[in-house]
Amino acid sequence: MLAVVPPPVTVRVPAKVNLHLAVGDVRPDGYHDLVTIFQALSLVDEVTVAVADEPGVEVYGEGADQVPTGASNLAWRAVQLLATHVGKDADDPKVRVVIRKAIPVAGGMAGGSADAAAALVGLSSLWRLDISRDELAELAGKLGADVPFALYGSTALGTGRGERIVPVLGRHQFHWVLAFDRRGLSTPDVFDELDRLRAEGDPPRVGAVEAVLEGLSSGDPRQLALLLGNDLQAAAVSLRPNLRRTLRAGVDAGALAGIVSGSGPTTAFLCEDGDTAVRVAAELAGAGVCRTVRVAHGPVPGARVIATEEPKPTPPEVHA
Ligand SMILES: C[C@@](CO)(OP(=O)(O)O)[C@H](O)COP(=O)(O)OP(=O)(O)OC[C@H]1O[C@@H](n2ccc(N)nc2=O)[C@H](O)[C@@H]1O
Ligand SMILES: Nc1ncnc2c1ncn2[C@@H]1O[C@H](COP(=O)(O)OP(=O)(O)O)[C@@H](O)[C@H]1O
Repeated sequence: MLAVVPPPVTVRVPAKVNLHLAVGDVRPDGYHDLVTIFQALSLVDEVTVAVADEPGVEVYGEGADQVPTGASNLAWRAVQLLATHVGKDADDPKVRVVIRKAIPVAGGMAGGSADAAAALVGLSSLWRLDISRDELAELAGKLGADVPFALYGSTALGTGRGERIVPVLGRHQFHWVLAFDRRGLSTPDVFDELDRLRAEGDPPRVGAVEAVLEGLSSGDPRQLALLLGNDLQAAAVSLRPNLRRTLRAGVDAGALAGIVSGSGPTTAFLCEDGDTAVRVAAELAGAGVCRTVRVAHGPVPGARVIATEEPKPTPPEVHA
């Protein structure tokens, strides 16, 4: 009999931007209650999972040298969590994970969370698990507040720590320019800085989420641009004052509005249409206010399998 090794599975998974991010008070568990609107963008990582005798993680691409390849890699933590959930040996799951990154590391675009979500989806296919996306989302929430959204993608309202997801319907595409900063920012540091700013004064707070939902359903980027907001922006700018210049440069280059993405330091600029986004990106790249510029659109779907090679039969084991 032929022993069939299941073919590797590759999953594509999007970055996110928060169109609206309202941060409540710090909770006893150290998290903050959030009301946020996530949008998944066409800036994607690709994660391949394969059966392997030598388990581990390899990382290539954008910021790969800043990503741990050991037990703290979020995709590896996802492998171990799912293995435990389905009764496999979490210490020896016989899986290799290859991550090809395009999402900036520690950029406020949930790249690590995306890789974790991709690993969950990839393994469900590799191990032929009968597991619903909602069950995966339960597990995802244990890995990080942003992980469930990366499973669903599109546009969604997030509450709780950000892990409770409700889809926001809408068929309009929006065009973005993303400016990557020279170094990443730690998410806990940015939340701590917001707590500090709030203890000292009254940093700006975003308005009601309902208006943003209306802006989204109008499909009019001009209307949506007026409503974008992020409570973490003041904290990110306080830790990285150069972001003020970047935000100004994007709008000067012709974007409708610019915001810090999540905890930053990536800045995201909403543009009138795709052609404008390309022009804004070129001008921003020339302004010397950031490391790299990307054009993206959203919403796009969440983590999904893009390639499964044909099974490769391995030679049969011969028993004497
Ligand atoms: C800020 C946001 C906005 O979407 O995104 P990023 O900027 O990181 O991409 C998220 O809330 C980040 O989610 P995620 O990166 O998954 O956070 P986690 O790993 O769960 O938490 C990291 C740390 O951030 C802080 N944290 C996170 C989420 C939350 N609702 N309140 C918090 O205070 C806590 O200090 C926590 O220990
Ligand atoms: N697969 C991964 N990709 C990126 N970062 C990872 C990954 N696994 C663990 N990390 C760690 O998580 C931290 C936050 O990364 P990331 O999710 O990219 O940023 P953010 O939380 O700002 O969206 C990084 O500093 C990195 O050390």
